[in-house]
Amino acid sequence: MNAFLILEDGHVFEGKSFGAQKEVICEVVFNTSMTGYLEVLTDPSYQGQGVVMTYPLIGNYGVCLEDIESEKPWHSAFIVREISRTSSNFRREEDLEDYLKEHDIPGICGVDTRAITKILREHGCMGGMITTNPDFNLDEILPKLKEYTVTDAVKTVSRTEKEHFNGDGFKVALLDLGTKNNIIRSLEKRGCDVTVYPADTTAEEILGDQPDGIMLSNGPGDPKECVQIIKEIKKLYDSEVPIFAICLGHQLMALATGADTEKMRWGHRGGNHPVKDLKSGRVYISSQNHGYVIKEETIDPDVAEVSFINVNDKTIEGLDYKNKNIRTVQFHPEACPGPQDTAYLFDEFMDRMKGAKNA
Ligand SMILES: NC(=O)CC[C@H](N)C(=O)O
Repeated sequence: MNAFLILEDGHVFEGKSFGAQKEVICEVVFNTSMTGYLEVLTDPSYQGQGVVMTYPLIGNYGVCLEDIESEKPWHSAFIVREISRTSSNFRREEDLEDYLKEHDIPGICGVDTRAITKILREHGCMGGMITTNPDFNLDEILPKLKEYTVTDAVKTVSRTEKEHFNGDGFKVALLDLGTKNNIIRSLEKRGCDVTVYPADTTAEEILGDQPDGIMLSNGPGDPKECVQIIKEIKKLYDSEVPIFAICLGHQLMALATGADTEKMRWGHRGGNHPVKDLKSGRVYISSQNHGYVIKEETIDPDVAEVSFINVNDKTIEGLDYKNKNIRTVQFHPEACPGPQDTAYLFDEFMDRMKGAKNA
């Protein structure tokens, strides 16, 4: 069956429908990862978004459920050049198309994803619609696409119950803003005893459990939507507990301490973003997925200093907080998908917790 991708600027792409057959409105973004489509699909930070994969063949190694980064895929739609009709891998459990059907996610294939990506790079990310109805009326649809924004993002993806993962090492509190499993795995691998808290947990409850360290996870949506969470994070900042924050967590810590964020034109989504550690001068290749960024001029130099920048566009990729045991990064040291160059930041977090305990 034919399907259409309609962009808010009036571009229409015709392709074939796969996965669920339903009409959705979403924010259309692109991802340049060459592998790891399942990790991309199950990263909760994509909630409300339709993702264009620039890599031309998707689904060729099927669905390996060991690789999922949360309980289910969160995309509104999946947009690919070619969906592999057969899949082969020794860990494969099913075909990607069936997996998307089970989770009611519509896909469109047979569209020129490079052309779409070029449009998004020119115009910035846009509202879009996927539909199988050929009788669409652009005059009615385009205003709806223009006003689309992702809302209630963190609330939609966060756990509603506390979850505990036993370990005999440091006691880590992880605030689930839409966490990827590999943040939990990375802590477990280092022996940590991890408690994952729903996003609406108060700082008092978290601090009352006396963690050795706190992690703020990645997550979807506009960071400024998280008004109450930001207030709780300010209280965590005021405590002396070591903190490590990733992506949305990094943005929320900045907002909690007086800095501001803004929407990027097309964001960073992929597995090959170079970031530079400003202290050592060393460049790491990082995994990224974000559409917002901290505005450099709003950072109070008495509060935080920039630790990493993106080599491509010089945007802020990390902050170290002054007189605090707090490091935050915009990129994804937990990878999945993507390079693991910056996994050492988890080891560094262990060292910071150790230092705080011995102090
Ligand atoms: N991966 C994330 O945590 C993304 C953070 C935020 N939703 C953004 O798009 O910038």
